[in-house]
Amino acid sequence: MYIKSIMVKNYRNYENIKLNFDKNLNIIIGDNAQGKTNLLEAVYVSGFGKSFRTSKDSELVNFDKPFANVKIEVQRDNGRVETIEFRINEKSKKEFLINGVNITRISELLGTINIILFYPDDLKLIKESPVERRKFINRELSHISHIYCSDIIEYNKILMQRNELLKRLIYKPDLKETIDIWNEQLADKGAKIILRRKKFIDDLNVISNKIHAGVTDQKEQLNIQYITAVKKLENYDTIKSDLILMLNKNIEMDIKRGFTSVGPHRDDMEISINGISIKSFGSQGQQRTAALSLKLSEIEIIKNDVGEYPILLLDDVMSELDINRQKDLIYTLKNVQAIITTTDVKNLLDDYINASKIIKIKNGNVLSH
Ligand SMILES: Nc1ncnc2c1ncn2[C@@H]1O[C@H](COP(=O)(O)OP(=O)(O)OP(=O)(O)O)[C@@H](O)[C@H]1O
Repeated sequence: MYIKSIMVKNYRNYENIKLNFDKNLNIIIGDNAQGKTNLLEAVYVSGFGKSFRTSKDSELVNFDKPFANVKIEVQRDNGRVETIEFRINEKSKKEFLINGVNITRISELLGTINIILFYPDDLKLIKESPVERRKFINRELSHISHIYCSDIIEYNKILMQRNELLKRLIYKPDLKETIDIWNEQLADKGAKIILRRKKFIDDLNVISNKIHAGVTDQKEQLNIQYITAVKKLENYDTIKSDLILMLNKNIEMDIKRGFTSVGPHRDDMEISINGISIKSFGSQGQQRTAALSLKLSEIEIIKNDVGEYPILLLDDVMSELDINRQKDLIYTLKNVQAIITTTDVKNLLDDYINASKIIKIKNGNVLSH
């Protein structure tokens, strides 16, 4: 699958442009603040229904215009061409059309095109707290599994209700009997989530290890391990009973603290290179490459899951990789459409430039492509 073309009207700093993409490499060049990320964002919104930079749709409409409109044409592997279009009207209401037909729910849009974005913020995945890594796991798994997505929503609801009850138990100890109901429900959803995460992280480990070795010329061994308090990870039943056991064991402490101290909402991922934790000891370049390897692994995971390669959006990351890492990356990208932004091609390998469609952007206008 690849994006053939995009039409952008009154979106961010664009007034009216239409451009065609190459089915493989596309490089968007422009100085700072010219609209490179805005263009990637327009593609992203077409796939996910929302921006990765803001939750306010009104910000996506050009300051001087009443509405915005973006339309992309997608070429499928089976030869069919499909269109995805969104409009944001005067009241900041957003609507989506697939092949010209209005959809009523964003969930109908998800999966129409699969996109992987690599954005400078993704370094958080390596550097920051477990929350970022859980967000990554949840986001990736939600893209490939609707069931996982609804299990997470349900789990969080039950967790909130259990936490409410824990807070009330201080004043109303007789309510303690009711906690078993919440433990049972939490452990049921929790076990499903943990089981799915375990498989995802095992797959991610194998694939990202291979990709990372490739991108680092076999010098670095990337390893990803699932960190969870559950010890018996064999199957749904073992995980569920382990969770119930721990929930019961920690009950007094949980009542004192007013929250649930065990479950998938506390899980993490340990990322190491050559056996050393990259969060604490990795160089900036190693952290960046590791984050990129994780993202690139999704290419294979999505391909295995949905049968088509996703589209890769790389925002401002190439120039920060040394020439050897860039060289290895180009081979990893051979099967996918990549749209890459950069301020300058002089840091880019000639192989990239020669194999790419170059799109020059200035002040929301396409100078040449
Ligand atoms: N709603 C909007 N209407 C008009 N202009 C906007 C709107 N939102 C953002 N902009 C403008 O878009 C520009 C930023 O574009 P973008 O983030 O795509 O830059 P970029 O080319 O990726 O730059 P960098 O290389 O610095 O990341 C800014 O000048 C900003 O003022």
